[in-house]
Amino acid sequence: MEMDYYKYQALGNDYIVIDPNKSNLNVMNENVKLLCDRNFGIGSDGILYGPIYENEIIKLRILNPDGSEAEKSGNGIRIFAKYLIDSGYVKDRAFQISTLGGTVNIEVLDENATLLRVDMGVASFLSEEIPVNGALREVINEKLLIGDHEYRINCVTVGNPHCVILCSDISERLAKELGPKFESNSIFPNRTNVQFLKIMDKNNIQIEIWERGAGYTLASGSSSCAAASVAYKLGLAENKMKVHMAGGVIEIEITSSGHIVMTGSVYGVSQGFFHKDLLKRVNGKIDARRVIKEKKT
Ligand SMILES: N[C@@H](CCC[C@H](N)C(=O)O)C(=O)O
Repeated sequence: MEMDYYKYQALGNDYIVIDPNKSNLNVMNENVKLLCDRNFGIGSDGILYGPIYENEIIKLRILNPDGSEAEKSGNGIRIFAKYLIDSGYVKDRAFQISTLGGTVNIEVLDENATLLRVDMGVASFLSEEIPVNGALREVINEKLLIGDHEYRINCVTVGNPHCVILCSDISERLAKELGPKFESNSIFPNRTNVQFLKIMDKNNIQIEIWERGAGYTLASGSSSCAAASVAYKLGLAENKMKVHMAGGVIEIEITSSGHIVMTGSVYGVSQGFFHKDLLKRVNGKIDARRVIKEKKT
């Protein structure tokens, strides 16, 4: 039976999948905010909108809970890949998904598609590409003043923007206190995702995450790729490492050609229909099929 929505989580980073082939909900700003709200809506760290087919390419749109659109999401891509398999759109064990931040290659590693490997592409530290304001440069170990405290930032894009700060101690509190100040700093014209990074050893790093447009999250795939790329670039880690987060562990390998390969789990949570009261509250187009059903009863 076709549902209005599907919910999945990857290491506690949870997403609602809205399939435009099954629901004609308009994923406009206010609707996204309401659906992602943990008290007034379903609750999630974002919405995955797709599949959208263009010339047989499977496209995915990624919406943050504040209604903004993200170029890429590592956990979002693994979740959406599992949705494509669960729903019968994809039968192959290897396929591609296209996002605003580039096309990625996915490999399914187990029978139930709960373990997936994704080639997330190549990282860039170039200010123009991330983007970071100012002269063209690699933004590595650069000073940034926040309040009266000077921090050292390392910025990178893996399709979406990230700012990594090396710390000797990290905590949820630190991420919640400082994250928003980095996210919206005027040097980031598109805002940024923020990772507080602690090096455990050459093959293990730990991060606390503040996501652009989402806030504190238990895990993030693109943040894992960004933090691993910075740790590797600074010579603080080898090319294979585990990224430890509050919600669990993602494995990252940086290949000899610079590709970041991410391996991590993903699980289904629920699927269902929007209550008629929620449907009344979402602005814009709603699912005509549902309204007709409701009128009959
Ligand atoms: N949770 C995601 C990242 C989602 C997008 C991010 N908030 C942004 O705005 O770039 C991940 O797993 O990568």
